[in-house]
Amino acid sequence: MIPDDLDPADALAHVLAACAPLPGERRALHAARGLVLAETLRARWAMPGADVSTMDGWAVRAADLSPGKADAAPPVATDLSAGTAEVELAVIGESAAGHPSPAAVGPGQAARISTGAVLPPGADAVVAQEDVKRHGERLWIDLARAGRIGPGHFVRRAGSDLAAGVEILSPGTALRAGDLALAAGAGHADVLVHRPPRVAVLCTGDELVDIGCPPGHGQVVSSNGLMLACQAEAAGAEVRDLGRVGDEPEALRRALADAAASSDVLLVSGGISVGDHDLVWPALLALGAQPIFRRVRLRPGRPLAFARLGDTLVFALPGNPASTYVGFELFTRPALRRLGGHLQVERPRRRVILAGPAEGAGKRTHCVRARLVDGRAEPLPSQVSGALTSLRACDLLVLVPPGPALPAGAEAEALVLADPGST
Ligand SMILES: Nc1nc2c(c(=O)[nH]1)N[C@H]1C(S)=C(S)[C@@H](COP(=O)(O)OP(=O)(O)OC[C@H]3O[C@@H](n4cnc5c(N)ncnc54)[C@H](O)[C@@H]3O)O[C@H]1N2
Ligand code: MOO
Repeated sequence: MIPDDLDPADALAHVLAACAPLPGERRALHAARGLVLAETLRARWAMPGADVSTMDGWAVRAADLSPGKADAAPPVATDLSAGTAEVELAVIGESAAGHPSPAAVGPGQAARISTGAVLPPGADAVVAQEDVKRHGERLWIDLARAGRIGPGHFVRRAGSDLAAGVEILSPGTALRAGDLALAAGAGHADVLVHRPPRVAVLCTGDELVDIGCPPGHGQVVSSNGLMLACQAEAAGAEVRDLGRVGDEPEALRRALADAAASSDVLLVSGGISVGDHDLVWPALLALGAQPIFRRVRLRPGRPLAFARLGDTLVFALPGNPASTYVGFELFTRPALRRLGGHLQVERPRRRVILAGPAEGAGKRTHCVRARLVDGRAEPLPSQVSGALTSLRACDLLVLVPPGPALPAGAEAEALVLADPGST
């Protein structure tokens, strides 16, 4: 017996049981954003590699700035007119970023230094240039200010960010811009990541016309392929949109077999209900597919089937646009995320307060499309599964449990659709 009419949670359990992370492959850092690390990365060297300045200014010996405390302190000049005392230092050279100075800073001396430049030997602190008066090769630093400058002032110590050999990124990390920069800085040019799933998308139905073609009587624009491709790409897959095939058994079988041959996951839209022209399920069975489940107690998206054809996982999604969309979000997206090696495979869930009533769907969970307005879930005006407008500006899928409608003000669980910043 093929499992049929499953509770959505049971259907998801079947889906996830059929998916394991795809094997690792090496990718250049530039081609790894959004992919999931399949190895532990360690720093190949310390960062920073030397003591460096955090300001443009002067590399000094901190002891020179506390004349009362150090024997070798330089002279203190007193500006009687201004009533201030100042430390006087001699300029001896420069350390610029990328051009470390080999010359040591001795007692009573200072070297020009730029942000990110290595401290010259002998120097252990930096004075910002705004805090210094300079005339030719002499510098003066206000004594009260100088006294507050100790060793390490405006210095990033060698290894203070990372010591050589420490773990910087662990397996399962979905690589974002900052992670990739860290890997690069710590000595890596490529990384072992889980191969992203290859997804093929195929739409079925004699009534379909291509995007950009005005539909004739009884025809509709095939918008599901585009939608599924966008959803699959957002889930991290590499997608091929194979366009559409008509309701003719032989052509459909050939298209399904070809699509499955070179993909990890095949998404089929339409033709999965029980009408005389709903040919997808018989075609899959004729090709030798192993059924995993046939339908889900969900609205929209009930006649959703899941099977294995050779090594390819097949989601036969109902053709109504909202059914396709919801079926993908609830079942296909977690599958693609699991295959891609993500640890977090489901959309985040949150409790929401309804800004308007949300219909129930009898024995089925009703997946109500809603916008987030002032922190509340406002169900979109149309909840018809054939209505594309029910997907316009959709932020949340509110899960209304089987049973009666929920009134405005009621609390419900929702899947949050907005992608958290993915860079
Ligand atoms: N006797 C029954 N009839 C139906 C049942 C049922 O249980 N018993 N279930 C209904 C439910 S629920 C759904 S959902 C639909 C699913 O039908 P199919 O998957 O067979 O989808 P189609 O009939 O091919 O198309 C439905 C609808 O969607 C439009 N469509 C199809 N493909 C696309 C596309 N690529 N882009 C945009 N729109 C598309 C199509 O024109 C139809 O209007 O079955 C019910 N029937
Ligand atoms: O499941 Mo269908 O998607 O209710 O219209």
